[in-house]
This record gives sequence, structure tokens and C-alpha cells, in this order.
Amino acid sequence: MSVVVEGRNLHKFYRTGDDEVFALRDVSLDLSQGEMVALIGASGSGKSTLLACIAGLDEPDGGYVRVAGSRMSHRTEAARSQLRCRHIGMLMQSGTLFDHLTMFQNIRLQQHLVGTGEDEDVHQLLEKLGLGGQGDKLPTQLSGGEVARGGLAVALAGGRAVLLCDEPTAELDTGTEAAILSQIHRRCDQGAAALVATHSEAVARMANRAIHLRDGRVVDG
Ligand SMILES: Nc1ncnc2c1ncn2[C@@H]1O[C@H](COP(=O)(O)OP(=O)(O)OP(=O)(O)O)[C@@H](O)[C@H]1O
Repeated sequence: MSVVVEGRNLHKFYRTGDDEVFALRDVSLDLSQGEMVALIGASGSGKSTLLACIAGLDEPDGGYVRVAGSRMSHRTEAARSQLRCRHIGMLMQSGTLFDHLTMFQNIRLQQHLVGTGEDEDVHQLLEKLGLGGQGDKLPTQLSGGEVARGGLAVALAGGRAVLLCDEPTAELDTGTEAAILSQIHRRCDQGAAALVATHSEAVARMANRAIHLRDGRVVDG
């Protein structure tokens, strides 16, 4: 299977006052089509920073990221956004849905950004995630578990090649966790690559392999 995300020698540090925090130290990784990879590490080990650098939401201070053959890092914000919209679906703990749009409209917006337009059936996507009949509701009218599944619907919309998930099942009941994981897994079976930052053993068990981070470095198990 071909490599869709390539991260090489990534370094990232944050400066707060006189202090520097090294969030990533020489991190390299490949994600290939069809694989679900768990990103595991203690709080503060650099998981969110790595996801942000891959997604082009942040720039690494050293090294580079390529997504679907195009350079993501060290480009203008507009170029990074365009590449992200086209190739990356993101599932965060919060903030992936627009509160003033219904679930249906949230998904349509993503499809529009990806350019898949009317090809994909929104009702079917909602149905698959157990949200049939919730399409006309605003995210604020849904439960926590429904919002989480709605976030996944948005991440899956448009059939993008890469899924980046940051603690997608934290604080969810086991039923919702299982529903979300099985949909991520299914999308990988269809050819996507997923990187899932997690503390959850259930996620780690379901993944094809795991990348462990400690103090910003990739370590063995
Ligand atoms: N904007 C920032 N400014 C300063 N330091 C930051 C910033 N963002 C992250 N850090 C620091 O960088 C390190 C890595 O943080 P990061 O959020 O990537 O870890 P994480 O593994 O995702 O943690 P968690 O599991 O708690 O979400 C931590 O030491 C954190 O305090």
C-alpha cells in the first residue's frame, strides 16, 4: 500500500518566556493507505503537536511533512489549508462542528470543501453513524455522544485519504467508542490511513500498529 503521509525528522519547540519546551524531537513516521495507527503517549508527550504538524495547522521548526505526495510544511497557510481540506479529515475532542449549522449542513460544507458535492449521500452517512433523523438538528441540540459521532461524520465526509483523530473516544461511553472505532476501521479497510492519538487500550487493540511517543520522541513500545 502506498504512503500517504510522510513525516521526516520533525522538530517542534514552544517558547514561553525564557523557557523552551521541546514538543517533538526528530520524529519520523509514514502512514500508508489502509492502516489504522494508534499514537500513544502520556499527557504532554507531543501527540497533539504531531497531529497539528501533519495537518498543517502548525509548522514544524525542523523537518518536513508530505501528504498525498505534496509538501504540507513550510508553505503558506492558504496552501496548507487547501491541502488539508482536500486530503485530511480531522476528528478532535471538540470544535470540529459549526454550532450555527445543522448536522446536514456541517457535512455538506465539508463535501463542498473537498469538492465531492452531491456525490455522497449525507443521510446514508448519518444513518451509518446512528444519527439518522438528526440531520436537521444543531450540534447544541445533540448529546455528547451524538456530537462525537457527528464530528466523525464530518471527518469522513468527502472520502479523504487521511484521518487524523485526537482522543476521539475520550469521555465517551463504551457503545459510542465502539461505534466510532468501527467506522474509522472500516474507512481504513476502504483505503484511508488513520492516525489516532489515544490513551485508550480499546483503540490501541483495534489499530494495525502503534507509534509510542515519550517526551517528544518516538520510542519502542
Ligand atoms: N502552545 C503551546 N505553548 C507552549 N507549550 C506548548 C504549547 N502546546 C503544547 N505545548 C507543550 O508541548 C508539549 C507537548 O504537548 P502536546 O499537547 O502535543 O501533548 P499531548 O501528548 O497531546 O498531551 P495530551 O495527551 O495532554 O493532549 C507539552 O509539554 C505541552 O505543555
